[in-house]
Amino acid sequence: MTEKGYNPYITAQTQFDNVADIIGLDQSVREFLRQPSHEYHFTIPVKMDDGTTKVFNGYRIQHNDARGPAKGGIRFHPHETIDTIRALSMWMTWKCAVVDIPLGGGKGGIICDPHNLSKGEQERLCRGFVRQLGRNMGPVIDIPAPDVMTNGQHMLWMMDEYEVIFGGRYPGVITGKPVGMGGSLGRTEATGYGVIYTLREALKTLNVDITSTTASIQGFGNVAEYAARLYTSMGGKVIAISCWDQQDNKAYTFRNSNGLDIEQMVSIKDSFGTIDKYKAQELGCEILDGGEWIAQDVDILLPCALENQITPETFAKISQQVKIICEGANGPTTLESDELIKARNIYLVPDFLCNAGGVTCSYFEQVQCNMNYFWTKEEVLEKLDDKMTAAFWAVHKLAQDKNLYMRDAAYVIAINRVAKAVKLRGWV
Ligand SMILES: NC(=O)C1=CN([C@@H]2O[C@H](COP(=O)(O)OP(=O)(O)OC[C@H]3O[C@@H](n4cnc5c(N)ncnc54)[C@H](O)[C@@H]3O)[C@@H](O)[C@H]2O)C=CC1
Ligand SMILES: O=C(O)CCC(=O)C(=O)O
Repeated sequence: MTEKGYNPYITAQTQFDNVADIIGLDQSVREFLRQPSHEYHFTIPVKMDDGTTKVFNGYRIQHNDARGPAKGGIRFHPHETIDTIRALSMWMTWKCAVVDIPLGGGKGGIICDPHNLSKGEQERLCRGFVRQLGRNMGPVIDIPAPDVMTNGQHMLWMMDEYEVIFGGRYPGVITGKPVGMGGSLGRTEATGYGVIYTLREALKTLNVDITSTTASIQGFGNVAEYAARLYTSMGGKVIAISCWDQQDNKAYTFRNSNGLDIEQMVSIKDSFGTIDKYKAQELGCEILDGGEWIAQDVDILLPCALENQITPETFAKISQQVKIICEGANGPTTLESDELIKARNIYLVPDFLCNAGGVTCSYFEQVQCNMNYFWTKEEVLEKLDDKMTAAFWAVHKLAQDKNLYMRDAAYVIAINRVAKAVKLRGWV
């Protein structure tokens, strides 16, 4: 999914190169870490309901597994590209490292639009993905999870296919499974809640009371929904939310300057995170162009949809009131826009720190599956908050001490940890 020529892989590599320069990373380690270690590209033939067979393209990219098995989601998206998945796999390595969990980075995708696939076709697609990748994934190799347009049901079909092929029960092969089927309580909430744990701490550093703040959000899928829920439960007010409307093939922004009722908005969205515009109108929302979410007079922007959304062009619309950007999505900011954020002195909580709650809870899911003993939701969320808060303060402190941009500070911590693992293993 590239926007107007922005290539996320070039973004990810440039971000890495800049920090490799800052920390004086060895040339060999640099060369090793600036690209994925394994890339799988395969075709998945699927019997469609109408009797025809359609062939889909699937990818799984493992960037690095020096600190533990590769870990990261699988996307279903019609415009997914191999370079986006490469970038996402790199960001997963840094994400697991910055929150200090013993996992590496990977990411996968199938080029498809699940809006146009029946349940049966989706199941056969999931099973086909595992049939192609099976020997190169697994609890000690590479563990997928849900991401854009994939969910717990998809994960369960994948786990089941893996278990059929390898003959046994392997709940650690995949995370984000439904609760009761090896899933962890709190995984659904984890990414969005993690975003707000880091926002809560960022507001502390600025001495701003969350109850006095307003926010605008891009996206209303898994990440955005739970971010909005926790933020409003802490007293913040969400003024605007934007989402993609598949029928109209465009995005809309839904605004209520007095604050949107998040539970009501959740009740009128579908499983893909699309808000019903007719019902939203009945609820008194103004309906604006999709790009308007970024132009609102709010204190906080929460990009929680896709990459490449904060470009120099859209940055120009950001209100002077904005104090914080928390990147719920992966890679929402282009390289040029990072310079603009720095110049405007907006506090940035960078993606691979901000949205690390999901993978952290996935790690907890694996730990619970290994024990075959499952924690209460309170226990999971408490551990999640501890991990996210500790990671946030480590990055914030380094940024302060070394006068670094928050994204660079997060990279310094993550790259140093991964480089150490690579060297200790004697790989480079
Ligand atoms: N689900 C997870 O646990 C994690 C997800 N992420 C990242 O967070 C982002 C969102 O992921 P999910 O919430 O899981 O996906 P999702 O598929 O549940 O929701 C995506 C949302 O983005 C909206 N959207 C798509 N294109 C848009 C556009 N042009 N303008 C406005 N809205 C648009 C969709 O309508 C939907 O509401 C992605 O970048 C993903 O990689 C990061 C960490 C973990
Ligand atoms: O839960 C996971 O393993 C991965 C989540 C993910 O894909 C991400 O953080 O971008």
